[in-house]
Amino acid sequence: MAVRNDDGSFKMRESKFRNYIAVGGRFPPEKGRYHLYVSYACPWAHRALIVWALKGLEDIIDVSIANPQLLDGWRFVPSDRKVPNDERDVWDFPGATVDKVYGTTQLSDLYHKADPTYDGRYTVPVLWDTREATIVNNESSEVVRSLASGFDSILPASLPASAIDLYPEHLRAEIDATNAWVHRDINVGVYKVGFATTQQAYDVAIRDHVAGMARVEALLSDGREWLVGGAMTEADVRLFTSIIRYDPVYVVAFKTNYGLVRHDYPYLHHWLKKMYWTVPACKDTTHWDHLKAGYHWVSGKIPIGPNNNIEALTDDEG
Ligand SMILES: N[C@@H](CCC(=O)N[C@@H](CS)C(=O)NCC(=O)O)C(=O)O
Repeated sequence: MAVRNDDGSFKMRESKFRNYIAVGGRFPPEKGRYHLYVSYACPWAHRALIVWALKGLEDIIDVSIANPQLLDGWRFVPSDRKVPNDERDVWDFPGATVDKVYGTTQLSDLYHKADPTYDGRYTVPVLWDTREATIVNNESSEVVRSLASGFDSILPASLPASAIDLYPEHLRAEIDATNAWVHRDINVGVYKVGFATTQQAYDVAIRDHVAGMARVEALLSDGREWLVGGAMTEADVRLFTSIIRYDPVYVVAFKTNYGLVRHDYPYLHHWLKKMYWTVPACKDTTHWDHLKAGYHWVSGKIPIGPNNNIEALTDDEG
């Protein structure tokens, strides 16, 4: 599943389908035409879900939710259905759905429907086009851009969501620069720590990752409410899906236990709680049972902690 360099360090592979939703393009915005395949466990898919919810795209794009147990690839198996003749210990997951478009079980079938010669990884998120029966895009950073602005022309102007701009023109350079190091040291950084197969690879990965956590904490400590500019942007969404998993998942499953967000990064902690508790698109797309199981099921047990997956905002924070 994970690809590694010769020295035991984790390597991220490139996504293959890289198109965008755009008026006048091959994939124009259209209600009911596109479908989003995700897992609630996955931080990359979570980005797409947050933007989908923020932009009020629920009536325009339907979503299928994979079972969080990545047995031999993502599967669309709701809790009340078992795969025939599957002897494995398949766990129940309320919230998982069938593939609402084709009823296929394996995500890989969709990749092969889009391209019979496909030989890459079968990852979520997938933005699917039901018209051409193909994948528009399977790279979350780009799916997020399509969802954030590609459907604006068909969003009712009366919806406040139509005015949300997660990638404002004047902040693009700063957002891109922030995304770059957050991606390297935090989003992928935790995977480099978790998937390192040698002490040496771990030592390098954890050092870089801890430096990234310190960098984001220092940034937020100047009193700013959001990472870039005066409102929530794509940079916040991309950081959120890693930080929401930090204490409940990464600290244990990936051995990123140098610090806990709630204990060692007060500014980051405040930012996290504010996003979770005050932005419904963040809270409503965070499914603790799926995201904990998604990482921990391999060990056969889901750890009990932390006591609260997320702490409450205090009165003076709220
Ligand atoms: N670069 C991709 C990465 C997505 C990704 O790695 N997703 C993981 C889940 S968190 C996945 O689907 N893994 C399945 C596999 O590798 O078999 C993106 O950002 O969309």
